[in-house]
Amino acid sequence: MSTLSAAFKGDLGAFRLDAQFEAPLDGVTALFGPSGSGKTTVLRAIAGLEHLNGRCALGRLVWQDNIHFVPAHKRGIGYVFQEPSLFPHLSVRANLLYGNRRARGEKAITFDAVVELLKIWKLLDRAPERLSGGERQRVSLGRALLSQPRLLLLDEPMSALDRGAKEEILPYFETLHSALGLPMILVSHDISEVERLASHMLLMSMGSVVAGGPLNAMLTSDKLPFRHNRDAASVLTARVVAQAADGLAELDLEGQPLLVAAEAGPAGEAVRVRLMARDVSLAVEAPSRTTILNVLRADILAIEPLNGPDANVVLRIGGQQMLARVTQRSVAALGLAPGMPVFAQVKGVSLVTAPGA
Ligand SMILES: Nc1ncnc2c1ncn2[C@@H]1O[C@H](COP(=O)(O)OP(=O)(O)OP(=O)(O)O)[C@@H](O)[C@H]1O
Repeated sequence: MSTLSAAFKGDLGAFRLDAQFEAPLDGVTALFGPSGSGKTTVLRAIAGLEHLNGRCALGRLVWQDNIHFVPAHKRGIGYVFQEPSLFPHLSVRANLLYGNRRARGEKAITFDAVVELLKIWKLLDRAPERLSGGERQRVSLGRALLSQPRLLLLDEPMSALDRGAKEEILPYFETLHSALGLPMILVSHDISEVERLASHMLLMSMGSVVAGGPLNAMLTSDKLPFRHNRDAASVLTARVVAQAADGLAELDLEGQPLLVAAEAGPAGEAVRVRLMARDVSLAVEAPSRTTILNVLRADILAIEPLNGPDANVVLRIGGQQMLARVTQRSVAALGLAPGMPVFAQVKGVSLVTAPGA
């Protein structure tokens, strides 16, 4: 599979960056880490806006090595910043067309497709100052897309927005990858945003990439902090079976039915579902006469007591891992142990983006 492969090393004032990583080009890769860990610096280095020592290649296209350094404007990268960056004196339409005019080669992403995808028809003749923060960011995204990028870099594109505007714009980011098939790197320090949008994650700490891999493997790994979080979650891949008349989407998760309150795509389409660990409870016998719709057969892989009364139970469902957060008291009362088959009762599940490939 084609990857973005990079290694950057250098000092920025007192900050040392020494980051090596690979990101698949068939999905959304989140660059996740605490504030000041170097995420924006890595993004700028990929874009060629920061010239550090090292190398960077998109598949077989070498942007930087010991000899070459392709300047930013020749890399064919779309960049969306935290703050929307539009020309104040140009209308939305002219801002979008500016992105398109600068585009190289064949124009695979059309003006009409972008306007439709981002639902910005009504905004085309407005000036940027007459847009809300969320609308401005949608137009900035549209302009980046119309530059026909090979790679889209998103630097916390929702962090300057309030909660309402964030909820309004998130679905656009969610559909972006499946609609355009464009590889993306998303900088974020919000794990729930990563869970909703990314299929792959690189974890940064103090200037280095300390771990990387498929999203769910990272979320459920015993070597990483994610599964200890209060809001720990797993993100599994399922397939659409049908859309029921009562508004529930019927999915197939590793051969078992899973119902989600959502509008799903066509039958057979792969989707990702997010399950909060604390919304998963366990039973050793099949529960009957319960309001819980989703009961999945699973095997216990590991049990990990946490600080306080709770424990994580790591479950295997087919080839995927899922987290359940229960009390240590329940673990003891039911005699739960690795290797045991159990019934996982899922109280809440949400549909997130389509997976990468
Ligand atoms: N040009 C520069 N000169 C000096 N220091 C810099 C420069 N650019 C970045 N830094 C420092 O490098 C460190 C990493 O910054 P960076 O913006 O990459 O982190 P980040 O993980 O993106 O953080 P945030 O989530 O807060 O945006 C910070 O301590 C920052 O002050």
